[in-house]
Amino acid sequence: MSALSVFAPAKINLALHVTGQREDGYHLLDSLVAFSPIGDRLTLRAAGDFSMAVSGPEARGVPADHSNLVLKAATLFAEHTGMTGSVAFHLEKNLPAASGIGGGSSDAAAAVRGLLQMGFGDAPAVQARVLGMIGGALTRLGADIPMCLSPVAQRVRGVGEDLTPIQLPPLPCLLVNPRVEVATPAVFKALRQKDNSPLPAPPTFATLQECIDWLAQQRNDLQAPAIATAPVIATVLETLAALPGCRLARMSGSGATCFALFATPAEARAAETALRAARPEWWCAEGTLGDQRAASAPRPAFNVV
Ligand SMILES: C[C@](O)(CO)[C@H](O)COP(=O)(O)OP(=O)(O)OC[C@H]1O[C@@H](n2ccc(N)nc2=O)[C@H](O)[C@@H]1O
Ligand SMILES: Nc1ncnc2c1ncn2[C@@H]1O[C@H](COP(=O)(O)OP(=O)(O)OP(=O)(O)O)[C@@H](O)[C@H]1O
Repeated sequence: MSALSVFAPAKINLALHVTGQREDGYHLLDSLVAFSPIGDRLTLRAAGDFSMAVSGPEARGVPADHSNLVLKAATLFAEHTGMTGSVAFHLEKNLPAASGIGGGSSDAAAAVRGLLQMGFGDAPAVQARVLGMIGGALTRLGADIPMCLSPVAQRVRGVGEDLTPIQLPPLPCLLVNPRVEVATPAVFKALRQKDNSPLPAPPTFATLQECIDWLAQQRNDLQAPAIATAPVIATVLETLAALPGCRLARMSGSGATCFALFATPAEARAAETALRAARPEWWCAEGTLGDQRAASAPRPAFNVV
């Protein structure tokens, strides 16, 4: 295969409990994540050297050099697999950067998926080595990368490497970013209490409303420190909660993107239209959260969970 296009969906932390801190400073998490049909698109083309180009509505400020997480992940992949050959990457950036929905991590995971898909990892031994990278090099590169390798709903523990798939109903969702970049380390630093309670075991949800009711009892422990860093997040949450049909409004990751859940896609779409009119300066995108594996690559070559 000489060229391939891979979807890099937005990752949403439906709940994010911080349960401790390791000696190296990294925080222990217990999070429920799901993936959106909104995302970036990464194209890979066989080439003489590794290279990177970035375009799209959210490309501004995203590095197109070796500091891009796509090239960093590809370099790690090559080091660990001994892959011969190189790839020219083109990234269409649709997700705002530094926004708590895993943009860079999802792009990096798409690079790994794409390299495997292009045949650089056909041998089972290579896939085993890539799986070995999850607990180590890939998590150090970006704690959100392992969960983005297989974009399905998961419970995520450890610092981001301990993954358990979970069944969730499709969740009609509106994502909103107030166009404020939030630095993840600053938010973790501002978190006062590190040893919060873990998630209770997620039950099997019979209905969407049961799922939303359960999520409403959980938390994002980074929400308060993120609001202290960027007070506009509180305004976003109030605005979302007041939208007709909103069943739950919460922040994702370390912010500033927040999400609202609705009973139907039509209600989520109507909310997006209303919000675009009221807040044209905010980024917003409606889409039902669900299994994004089929959209992520032509065939599900590599299922981590
Ligand atoms: C907040 C989350 O988005 C939840 O999914 C992630 O934990 C953050 O994932 P990420 O953006 O990929 O974060 P990284 O780029 O790996 O880490 C940025 C910084 O966040 C802090 N960090 C990150 C993950 C973690 N479990 N504990 C941390 O304390 C560390 O200071 C780290 O240097
Ligand atoms: N492919 C990429 N897309 C976006 N940012 C990138 C990328 N590669 C490197 N970066 C750098 O990483 C920084 C963090 O961006 P990213 O979109 O990964 O945000 P994030 O909020 O840390 O995501 P999350 O916390 O949800 O994982 C950006 O400021 C940018 O300079």
